[in-house]
Amino acid sequence: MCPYHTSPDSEPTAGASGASPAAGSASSPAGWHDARLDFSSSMSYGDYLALDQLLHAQHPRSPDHNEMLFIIQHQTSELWMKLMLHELRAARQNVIDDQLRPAFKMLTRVSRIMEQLVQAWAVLATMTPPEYSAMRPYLGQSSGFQSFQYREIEFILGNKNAAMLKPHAHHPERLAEVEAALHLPSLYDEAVRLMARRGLTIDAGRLARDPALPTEYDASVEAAWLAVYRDPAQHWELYELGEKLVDLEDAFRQWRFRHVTTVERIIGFKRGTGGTEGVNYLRRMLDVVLFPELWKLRTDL
Ligand code: HEM
Ligand SMILES: N[C@@H](CC(=O)c1ccccc1NC=O)C(=O)O
Repeated sequence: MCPYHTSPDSEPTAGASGASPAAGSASSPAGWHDARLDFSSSMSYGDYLALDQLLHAQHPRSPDHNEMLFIIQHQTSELWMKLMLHELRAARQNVIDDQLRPAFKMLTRVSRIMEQLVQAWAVLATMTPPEYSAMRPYLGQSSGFQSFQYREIEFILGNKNAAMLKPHAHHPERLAEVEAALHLPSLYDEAVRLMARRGLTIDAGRLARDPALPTEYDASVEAAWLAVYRDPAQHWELYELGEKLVDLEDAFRQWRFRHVTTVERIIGFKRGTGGTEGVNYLRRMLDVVLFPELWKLRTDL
């Protein structure tokens, strides 16, 4: 039987084998005596987590000791991005369904993940320029620029750019997935539609815009958010939604900043393996504003 697709285990998990000593000994620590030890016929920790695949997916190409850090830093980031996308897609659906409470829970989780990824840069920053130079030639033309999960996160948050599909042209299934994300309304588009459904005035043009284009400032959206922020008690859920989105963009900006700073300390202003100018390209990305009206209203309130 496939260990990844078993039904819930109905066997008892503890206390099934009668009397046991209260305290541990040298060979069996306290609380350990009923531990299950034979996994020859049931799903183990490693089976459930597919650790055989996960822990055999690190394949350094250089003889350099530090490449393992580089690989694991990226793989763990991609795993967290997978969860972010899972949460962001569900949050968007909840906004569509007017279910804001579960959406808030999901958006909080996404912000916490992003904060964790911000902290994670400190691990990679232990890699010095000579250490990275030793392994960089082995990266070829691969680059984070080609991270399809990252691009989908940018797209679901509204930073749409059709040119960013090109790095995926060589992989038709992936291209189709990223392209679908480009054309779907963003989480923020759905938040704006929700405001309209709740009686706030949004210009028809904003509601009918092409979702494949990047979010642009819209005066009617700012006016709607201003109405919310001027009377939070009246619009408590939308007020909370606005702040959840600001939390998320705040964390995302910190991630971008830590990326560009870590890159500068490791490769300076060298051109990127992905073909961009490198740090100068990443600095330009610091100017991206995901939810423009939510920031502008702070000046105008
Ligand atoms: C030594 C460490 C790193 C260096 C030197 C580096 C360098 C760069 C450079 C130069 C670019 C611009 C594209 C290019 O021309 O290559 C880039 C883009 C990117 N990198 Fe990194 N990076 C590093 C680590 C990471 C890590 C740990 C992640 C996490 C997943 C990451 C994710 C990305 C993403 C998503 C982009 C695309 C950004 C965008 O288009 O806005 N990078 N990186
Ligand atoms: N763009 C980096 C290479 C790089 O960072 C990278 C290469 C392969 C897989 C992930 C990477 N990380 C993020 O850009 C460079 O120019 O050195």
